[in-house]
Amino acid sequence: MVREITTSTTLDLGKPSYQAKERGSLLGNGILTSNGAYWAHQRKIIAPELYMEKVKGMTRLITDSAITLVSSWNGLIEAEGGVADIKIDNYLRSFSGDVISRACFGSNYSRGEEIFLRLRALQDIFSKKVLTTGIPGMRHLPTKSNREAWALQKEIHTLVLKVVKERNEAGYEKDLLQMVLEGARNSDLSQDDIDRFIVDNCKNIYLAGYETTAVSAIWCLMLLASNLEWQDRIRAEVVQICRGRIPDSDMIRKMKQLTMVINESLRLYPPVVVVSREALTDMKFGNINVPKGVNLWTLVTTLHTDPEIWGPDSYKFNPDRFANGITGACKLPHLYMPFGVGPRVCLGQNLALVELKILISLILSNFSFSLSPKYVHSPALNLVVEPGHGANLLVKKL
Ligand code: HEM
Repeated sequence: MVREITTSTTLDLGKPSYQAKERGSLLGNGILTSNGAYWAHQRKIIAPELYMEKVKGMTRLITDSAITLVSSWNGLIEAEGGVADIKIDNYLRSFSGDVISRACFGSNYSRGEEIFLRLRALQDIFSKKVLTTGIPGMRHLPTKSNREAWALQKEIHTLVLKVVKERNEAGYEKDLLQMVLEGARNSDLSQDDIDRFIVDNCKNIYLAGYETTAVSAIWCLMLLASNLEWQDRIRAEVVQICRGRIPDSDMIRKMKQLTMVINESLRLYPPVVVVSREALTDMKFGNINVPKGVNLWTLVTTLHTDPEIWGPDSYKFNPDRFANGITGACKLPHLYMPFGVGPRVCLGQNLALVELKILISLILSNFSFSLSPKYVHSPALNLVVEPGHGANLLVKKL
């Protein structure tokens, strides 16, 4: 998720420059793309809802979504007579989409899924365009894909506002949507801008948290499928901690080796490969003069695999390097940045890590798995880095 280049640097609250936004934009003016006071306002509203204490309260909804995935894999294995060759990608996307729908929309989550289905279609259109179209003004032309994108944008806008209306009639609920609603009402925006604020932030939270978490889980399972010794090690840890129970937040806190594997997987395959910053004024960066408006890109994969930082085995899967945490793993810990860095660091990292731990521990306590002969290793950069041909695993019930 490369932050879009924005022109809005010093927005006053109450006067967001929506008119400056182009109608083809995927993200609108939500937290991912805004700057200045307007961004700070959004971050203040959304951040507390994703603190660890709040995420602990989501454990149940995460386990419910993970159990749905485990049940569907059980069904496939039964139908295949003991071992199933499963293309895992869509199952993990459904899992992460389900979690984020429930976290955002509470009891309206099935309506959330309708919205997210359209967002996914919109994201597909944009991922095909994002690194290929550099022709100025192209996004304003009524091409087939632009027209599809505009229609989807309109449907998403209408559907989100429908949920908001239902919510207003049904009463209070404590979920992310509610916080965004209250945040919008507590500012002095016009009704139109309130609507845009709500729609844009629902879109942003979903787009920030859906694909990233699903792809992290896919890479992690792929690495465990090709490193069976580690798969056995973590399964032993999970079995010993859970003792047949569904994992809860206390249990996952104790899963040290699973944390090491997730850290290592996010090091080798960070879904977001570029962390970008726009210079808001003319500035000097080392010896380089950076004019206002220029975007600086940090290449995360390059930092994560530099032998100078990680040692000579920097390209190898070696979770033991994280045995003493991130500071023990590399010379310059601030250069490990799967969730970005500084004041704009990912707000959803607690949620993402809890999701990954619950899902992977449930998969490990139900199945053993190895790479399928169908798997072709081909990381591809779309909006995030994902397996270019999907990930097939041979999965067996334990
Ligand atoms: C493993 C999964 C995830 C990864 C790898 C990831 C990675 C990132 C990265 C690299 C950034 C940019 C940070 C920067 O520029 O310094 C970011 C921003 C953000 N992420 Fe995540 N993310 C993940 C999951 C989530 C989830 C589950 C949510 C929410 C439900 C979320 C919400 C956000 C938000 C709101 C921002 C924008 C923060 C701001 O600009 O103030 N992320 N994420």
